[in-house]
Amino acid sequence: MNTFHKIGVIGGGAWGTALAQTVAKTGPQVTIWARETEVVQSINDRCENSLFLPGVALDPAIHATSDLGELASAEMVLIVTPAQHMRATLKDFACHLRVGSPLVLCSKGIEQGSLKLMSEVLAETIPNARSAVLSGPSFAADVARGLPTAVTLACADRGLGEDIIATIGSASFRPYYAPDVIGAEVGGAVKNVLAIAAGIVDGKALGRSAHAALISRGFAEMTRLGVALGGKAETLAGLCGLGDLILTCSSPQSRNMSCGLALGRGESLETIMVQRNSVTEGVASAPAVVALARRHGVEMPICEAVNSVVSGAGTVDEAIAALLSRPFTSENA
Ligand SMILES: NC(=O)C1=CN([C@@H]2O[C@H](COP(=O)(O)OP(=O)(O)OC[C@H]3O[C@@H](n4cnc5c(N)ncnc54)[C@H](O)[C@@H]3O)[C@@H](O)[C@H]2O)C=CC1
Ligand SMILES: O=C(CO)COP(=O)(O)O
Repeated sequence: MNTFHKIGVIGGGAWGTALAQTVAKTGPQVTIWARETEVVQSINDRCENSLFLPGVALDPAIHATSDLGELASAEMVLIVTPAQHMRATLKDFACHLRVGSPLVLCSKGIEQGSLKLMSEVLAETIPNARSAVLSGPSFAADVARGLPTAVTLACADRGLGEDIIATIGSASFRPYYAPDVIGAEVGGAVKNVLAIAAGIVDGKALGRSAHAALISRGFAEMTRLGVALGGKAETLAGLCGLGDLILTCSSPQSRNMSCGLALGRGESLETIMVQRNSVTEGVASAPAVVALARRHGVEMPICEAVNSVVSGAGTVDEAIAALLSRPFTSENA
């Protein structure tokens, strides 16, 4: 049963479009705001997002707009803008938010400079907004095609979390409730950085054993940071942490992993970025993850290695050598 009947989606990239598609299927009226007029036209005229999600036939009932004011009557709004643009987008939308309508943060990243999680950015830009975080292993193309997917819906208010799940959940798109917003956000942000490392492992042909070690030690890093920030280890062991880490580190369909693959094969970051029109959140979040870890005295050597590569401070080979020369230590340290 749908609790919310008019849904707004802010962000016409692949993920915003896939979420609009899966929500529209369950019944509510969906309006998607996109920054690019060509995306608005493509969705309204041809039922396709030819720029960010080509080849997927969208529900004709989905309406796209360039005007945030058209979301003023939305009973719930999904925020699906890249993390580094979250603050500006929320500021633009604040005056249009219907009183009491919850916001569901669907982006995965940490803001550079401020080192804030998306929920903290929201608290600063729209104080006292009702909110939740949606995160977990879910490629936009899979969700848009209706393939089975399970994700975490994290919300401090269980009743609100259940209402959101009742609205967006379906047989194929299955949100699991969790109370731990911080854990969900840290999982989504850190897995993107680690997926770049996993791609480098494959690009350098370091083997499946190294790949498994990377996921396992990366998960330890993610959990340490999540717990230091007030999240729960059990959340990180779920869909939004380990689940998404496994997905993103295992498929070149991931923009983060494919970026790492290309880095491992010797391409420069500049060349990789010029070739894509999609977001690679791990590149943007790596400096923030590392700075947060240092602030909290948390050891994150794999994330440090990725940051050294994407910031240009060191080469891929230097980063690998640094990791392999670390002193032996206890597995649970
Ligand atoms: N694509 C996927 O499979 C999934 C993506 N996400 C997350 O969703 C968020 C959005 O990613 P995608 O939809 O994949 O993006 P995308 O890579 O498909 O599209 C790029 C998006 O960035 C926006 N953009 C570019 N410059 C901007 C600016 N200056 N201000 C505001 N927006 C700007 C574009 O309008 C477009 O919506 C990211 O945080 C990503 O981690 C989460 C789960 C799955
Ligand atoms: O978050 C995602 C899958 O859960 C998408 O990953 P990429 O951004 O690396 O493509």
